[in-house]
Amino acid sequence: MQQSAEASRRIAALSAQLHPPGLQMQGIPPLRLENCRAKGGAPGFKVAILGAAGGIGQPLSLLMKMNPLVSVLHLYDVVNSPGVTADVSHMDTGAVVRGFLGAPQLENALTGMDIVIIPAGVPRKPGMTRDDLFKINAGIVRTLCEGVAKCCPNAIVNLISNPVNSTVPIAAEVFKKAGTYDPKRLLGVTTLDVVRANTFVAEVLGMDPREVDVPVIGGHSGITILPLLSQVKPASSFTSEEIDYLTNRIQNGGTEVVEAKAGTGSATLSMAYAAAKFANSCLRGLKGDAGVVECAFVASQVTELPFFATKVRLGRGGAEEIFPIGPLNEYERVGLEKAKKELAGSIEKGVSFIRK
Ligand SMILES: NC(=O)C1=CN([C@@H]2O[C@H](COP(=O)(O)OP(=O)(O)OC[C@H]3O[C@@H](n4cnc5c(N)ncnc54)[C@H](O)[C@@H]3O)[C@@H](O)[C@H]2O)C=CC1
Ligand SMILES: O=C([O-])CC(=O)C(=O)O
Repeated sequence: MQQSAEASRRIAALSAQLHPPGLQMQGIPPLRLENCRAKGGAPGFKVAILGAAGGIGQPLSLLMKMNPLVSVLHLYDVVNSPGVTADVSHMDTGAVVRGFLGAPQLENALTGMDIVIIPAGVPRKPGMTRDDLFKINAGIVRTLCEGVAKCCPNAIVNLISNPVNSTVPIAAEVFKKAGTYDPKRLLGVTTLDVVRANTFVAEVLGMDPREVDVPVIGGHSGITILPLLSQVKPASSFTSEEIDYLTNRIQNGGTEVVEAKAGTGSATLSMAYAAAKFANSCLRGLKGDAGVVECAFVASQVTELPFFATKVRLGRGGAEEIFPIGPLNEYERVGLEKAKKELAGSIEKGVSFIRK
């Protein structure tokens, strides 16, 4: 039977996946596609991780491979993605894993994706601020988001690369330029701040962290990270000493890890956990689950700033509802004013990186 050029191309691509380079090097003979009984992956969503070979990317790839809502997992990096892909692909979970290496393969990595998670970029060393990463990471985020605009303009983007307060505005400008911007589908990941806040507050209250819910608003660096201890669930009261301790510990959680790692990087394992938790909520929203709520740094009208982190409701279209800040006490009102001042500069820096 005569095959169309397109069918031949697809069979060649699938055969290459069934016979990855690692096997070829060992001299293991290829499995002929027509003899393969595999029916393909489980039903679900297609997820790409950009920066999949990094400190966050590797454990995040593992966790996403374990997510039953994921049918296809694309792992992209500029180094080492074939190794990570071969490794993760041996897990006997439903998602089909494919690896992509280097800029020429970015478009294939992105085509058809429902969610794109971006932990690509350099991490901090002791003594650096997240803003010190702007020089390198701004360009990385720009390039990757240009790829998203071209190849999967309807995907939901979970942006992890720091400084989040500036990289999210950069991504928005890239999408605006490309004519694909939908503010509901661009989400800066601040889940680690909430994860830390739940942990530290639970410690002080002597509770199980899974039973504690601390809203964290503002942004993702230093004083822009604003935990709302007056809104903790279950309702709890804190001494002023506890409030100072908890606010400082949550705002400086990232620095605590950077210093403990002493030059070898920043939070990777807790971040992979937080990113997987957030992506799972995005997937549940896409699936149509009701009442899925997370904090995220998004385009917002809850303050005078164009971007701000608050609780959002995740649905089929991304952040479908943005919740207001709610009532604040005096301590939080002062914190909010300081946070907004710093955030304004970081947002402007991101916007002008693209508009310049
Ligand atoms: N939003 C948040 O809460 C958090 C954000 N981060 C940020 O996440 C980023 C990554 O951190 P780590 O994984 O620890 O760093 P890492 O250096 O271990 O990994 C980064 C990966 O990105 C890859 N990469 C670099 N340029 C790329 C490009 N153009 N395309 C695709 N991949 C590229 C590298 O090859 C590397 O594998 C950093 O910017 C860090 O500050 C870290 C922790 C928490
Ligand atoms: O502190 C850093 O550089 C990494 C980060 O964003 C965090 O751990 O919250």
